[in-house]
Amino acid sequence: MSRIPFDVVGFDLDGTLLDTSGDLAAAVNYALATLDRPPFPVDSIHPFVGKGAKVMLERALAASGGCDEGLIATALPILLDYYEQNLAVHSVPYPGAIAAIDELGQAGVKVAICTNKSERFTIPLMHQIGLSERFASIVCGDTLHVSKPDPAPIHEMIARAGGGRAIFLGDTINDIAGARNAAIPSVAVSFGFLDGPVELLQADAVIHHFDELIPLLENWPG
Ligand SMILES: O=C(O)COP(=O)(O)O
Ligand SMILES: [Mg+2]
Repeated sequence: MSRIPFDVVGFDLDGTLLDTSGDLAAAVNYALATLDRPPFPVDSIHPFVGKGAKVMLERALAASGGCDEGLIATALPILLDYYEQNLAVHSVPYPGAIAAIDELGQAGVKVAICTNKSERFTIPLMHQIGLSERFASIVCGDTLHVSKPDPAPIHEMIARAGGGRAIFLGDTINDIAGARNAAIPSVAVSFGFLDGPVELLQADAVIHHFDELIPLLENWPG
C-alpha cells in the first residue's frame, strides 16, 4: 500500500521537470540574431518562459529594443523552426527528477504532465529525452483551447491519467494559480524559471530539490 495520499502527481514541464533553458535560449537568440538583436545569457530568458513560445519571443523582443507585430511575424517562425530542430541539445531533467518519478511509479502513483508548451514541441522532446512512456497523460498548451492558469488543462491531465486525488508541481504563477483554480494542492519548485522569491507564488509547499518530494508527499497533511 502506498503511503502517498495521491492518485496522480502532475508536473509542469519547462523549469519544473526539465531544465529546458539552454535550448529555449538558443532558439530565442537564433531568432534575435536574424533581427540583428544581441543574444541573452541563458539565465536571463527565465522570466520570458511560461506562456508559450510567442509570449517568450514578445518578452525577449521587448527587453532587447522593442516589439511589434511585424517583428513577431518575421521572427516567430524562425524561432519555432530552430527550436523544433534543437529540442533536446541541452535540455535535461532536474537532479533527482527521474528517481522521484521511479519512486512514485513503485508506489502505484500515476505521474502526468500539464505544460503550456505546444504539442509540436512537447511530444518529440519527451520522446527524445526518453521519458514519453513514463507519463500517464501529457496535456499541452494547445491540447485544449485554453492553457494554465485556466484549470481545464489540469483537469484534463487528471482525467486522462485515470482521475482521483491529485497534486501539481510547478515553477511559475501559471502553475500554482492553475492548481488553485483546479481546486487541487500545489508544490512550487525553487530551482525553476521563477524570477523572484518562490514564496510569492503562495503554493501549499515548496521544494528546493526533487529529493524532498517523496517525503513531502508521504507526510502530506490530511
Ligand atoms: O513553454 C512555456 O512557455 C511554458 O512551459 P511550461 O508550462 O512547461 O512551463
Ligand atoms: Mg514552467
